[in-house]
Amino acid sequence: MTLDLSGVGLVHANGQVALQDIDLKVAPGERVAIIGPSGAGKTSLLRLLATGLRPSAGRFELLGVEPWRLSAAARQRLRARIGLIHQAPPLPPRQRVVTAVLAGRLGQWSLARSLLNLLHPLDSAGAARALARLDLEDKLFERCDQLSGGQLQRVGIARVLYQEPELILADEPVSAMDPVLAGHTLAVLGEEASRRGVALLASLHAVDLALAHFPRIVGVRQGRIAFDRPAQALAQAELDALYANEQLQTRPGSPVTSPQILHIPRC
Ligand SMILES: Nc1ncnc2c1ncn2[C@@H]1O[C@H](COP(=O)(O)OP(=O)(O)OP(=O)(O)O)[C@@H](O)[C@H]1O
Repeated sequence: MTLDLSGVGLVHANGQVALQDIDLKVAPGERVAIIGPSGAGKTSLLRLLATGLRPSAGRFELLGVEPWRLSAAARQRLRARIGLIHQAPPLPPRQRVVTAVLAGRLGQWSLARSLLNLLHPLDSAGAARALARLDLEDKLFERCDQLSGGQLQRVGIARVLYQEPELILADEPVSAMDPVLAGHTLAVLGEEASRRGVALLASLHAVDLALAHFPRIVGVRQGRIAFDRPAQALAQAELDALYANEQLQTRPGSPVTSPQILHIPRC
């Protein structure tokens, strides 16, 4: 199993309970979308899976090992095997796109090679190939602070394509892209995961994109898994219940006056 969680809980440092009783198994090559309303715990779950946050309860296995039983150095080596795609990639503004993409392999390179790469990009052709898959090769030598939000997201994704990790975790990877580009980018990510037989988990707000690009859908609500189903088997009622917003329905003066739950369109 790429991921194996049983009874996992997460409490943030301020005492906020973010995840409870999470049971989740993901095999190599599986493509899983994580959906759910704002504040449900999607980002917390992805950060936990990436070992950025330590579970407060339960058992968590990643790539065949229990990360929190490893030494800090071994956990750092484990992290280098995971590709993490952020909604807003934390790239230094003055960095060139080529350097940002090549940084995907820093965890695999020696210190000397990494330093040399900062002075002079060691594999511009490899970075260009990763960018070309996302229709962004013309930005190879641009500075990151000269890109749009959607272009920056694609640089973050190109970096992970270049990294060739054993697991891809993506937090709202296409939120700043137009629908056509978002669909294309998710298709590229899906192809990459299938071709290399690695698991891909992505949180998405766009339910139609989740259903179109991911065979398995995990719905998260109030820190718990509400459902975990093949996309084909998901009922509209389950989606409606996932996104039902009691606060909006009961707040005085809210435009949502009907007691009915929100209707989420399916593609
Ligand atoms: N660093 C943090 N410290 C304290 N509480 C946090 C932290 N990050 C998230 N939370 C809380 O944990 C809960 C889950 O938040 P999370 O960001 O995981 O939700 P989400 O489903 O990703 O939301 P969104 O779709 O709005 O991004 C929320 O109640 C949030 O306020």
